[in-house]
Amino acid sequence: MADQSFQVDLRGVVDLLSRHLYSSPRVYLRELLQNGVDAITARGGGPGRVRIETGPGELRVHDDGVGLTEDEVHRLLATIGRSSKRDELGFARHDFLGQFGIGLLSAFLVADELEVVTRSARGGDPVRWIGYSDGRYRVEPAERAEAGTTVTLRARPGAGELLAPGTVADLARTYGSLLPFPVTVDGREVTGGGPPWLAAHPTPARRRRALAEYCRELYGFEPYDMIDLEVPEAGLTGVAFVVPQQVSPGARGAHRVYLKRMLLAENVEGLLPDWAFFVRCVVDAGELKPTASREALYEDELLESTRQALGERIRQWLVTLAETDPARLRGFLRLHHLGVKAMALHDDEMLRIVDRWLEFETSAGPMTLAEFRRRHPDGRYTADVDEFRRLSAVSGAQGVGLVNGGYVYDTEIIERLPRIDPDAALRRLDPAELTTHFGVLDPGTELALRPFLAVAQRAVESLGCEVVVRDFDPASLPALYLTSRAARHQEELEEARRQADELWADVLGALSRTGPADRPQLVLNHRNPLTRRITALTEEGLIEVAVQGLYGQALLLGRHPLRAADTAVLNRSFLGLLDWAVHKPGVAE
Ligand SMILES: Nc1ncnc2c1ncn2[C@@H]1O[C@H](COP(=O)(O)OP(=O)(O)OP(=O)(O)O)[C@@H](O)[C@H]1O
Repeated sequence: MADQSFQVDLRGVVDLLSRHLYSSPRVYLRELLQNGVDAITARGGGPGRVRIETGPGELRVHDDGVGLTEDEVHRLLATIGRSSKRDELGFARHDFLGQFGIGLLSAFLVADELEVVTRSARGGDPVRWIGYSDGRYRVEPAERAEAGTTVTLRARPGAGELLAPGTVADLARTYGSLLPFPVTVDGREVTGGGPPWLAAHPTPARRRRALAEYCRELYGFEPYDMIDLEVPEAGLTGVAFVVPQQVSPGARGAHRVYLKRMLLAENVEGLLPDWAFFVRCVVDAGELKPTASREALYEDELLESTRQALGERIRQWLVTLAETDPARLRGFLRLHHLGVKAMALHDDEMLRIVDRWLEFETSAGPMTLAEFRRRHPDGRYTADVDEFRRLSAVSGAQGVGLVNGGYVYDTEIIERLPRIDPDAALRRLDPAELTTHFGVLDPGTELALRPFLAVAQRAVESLGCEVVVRDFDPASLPALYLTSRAARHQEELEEARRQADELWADVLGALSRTGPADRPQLVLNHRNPLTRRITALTEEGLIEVAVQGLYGQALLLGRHPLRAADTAVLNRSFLGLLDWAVHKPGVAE
């Protein structure tokens, strides 16, 4: 039996395109415009033009391009997926916008009937082709004096709005305003002077003003700065506008991309590295490829290297700013420090900028890391905001400089510092080491406190902490709860064991027995007047509630999580102290 050919259900294909390929039926105009442009390119020579005319329920697109012979009409228009814009090997020829051979079908998104009258510039008689959305078509002789093509669409019921004069003018301007030859809609030209960033201006200042105006029109903001972009191997030119307000780093960078002067889309992703979220670009590229929907960039090696080149350009802008205009750089950093920090994780030059220009929170107030290292050669950092809050006053008062590395990227940045300066290593603070900075009491006082300490220890024994008395600044702090990292781990194990079933409790129990018991400490401050009065108490019951009160207060102050047992002790001590206060001699019953 002879081989048969596939049959295509055109309605099914159009339905597929409209639901899954194109984001909106508005693309029909882009495809028609693009075919006109390609036909003009294929003809070569003199400047061509595309004329679009609207009429009641009808749209005509005329071009004075290369046209089609009758033979080509059968071969190209009536075969889905066939295109004249590929070479013998099937590769898209790079001077054309089209490549897939499906664009014309998009006319069926808005029309049931499509008419093409064409005359080839290479000779032959003019022909008329009429295609219907159900897949039928016919070809007949036609009249046409000049080479070129006229495509006529008759609006499908309900699609009239998409073919209305205002809509068509808008669409033509959106997609085609940068095209290098005239495009008119009902006689009005929608094309202008080409890409604004390539336009000539009498002075650089005038150019800046014109581009700022362009940015306002496009994006609605006054750019903080602008960066000219150029990547020759991608045939790319354009401009990046620095956004003048904070941008969430999670926001996908969306850029306006033209390919060969036709708009690809207004929100193209993947053009820049993710870290460059603080700019909005407008670019025109001749060599980058679209996806079949022609609404996104096709991810290939060229796009990858273009992305890198554009990232390098933006990085260079920052480095130059640091060298030439520090005040402007500081202003930029106030807005976009997150982006810059993200860059610094991969880039030593950016790390240097962060080190020199970005202020961090430290125990001695806000300052740059470079300044902090100069003042505190033996400084420390914390990787946790709460830990910083808890310890900065104490460590600061003790002369141990502390940087808050608890915000996004900060710890990684601090840990990367030795890459740019081998002496720049900051050590992470282990709270346990702070106790060594606490002044030890003189032996006499120490001895006198023994009985007190024994009672105090009993009061918090069941809570798993150890009471010590030290002499430290700031004197206003009565007590401090210190957990070393090892102790914290131990606590978490204990907590897990309390909640786990028997099998796991055994496993966790075995874990927690390894290593020396490194218990959290309740450090009472002998320099604090209240604490000193408490250490002088003799009544055991009162010592217990007072120490438990200090314990609870230290937990709250340090924002430590409260366990059930802690809350119970806190309540008991509060009520005990209250009870003691109202029963004190001199208070009337
Ligand atoms: N205005 C026109 N003038 C001359 N030839 C045209 C015109 N419109 C369409 N054609 C011919 O019809 C073929 C199919 O057009 P169609 O728009 O479907 O696909 P394409 O432009 O080749 O690729 P794509 O699907 O990427 O747009 C084109 O390759 C071209 O040869």
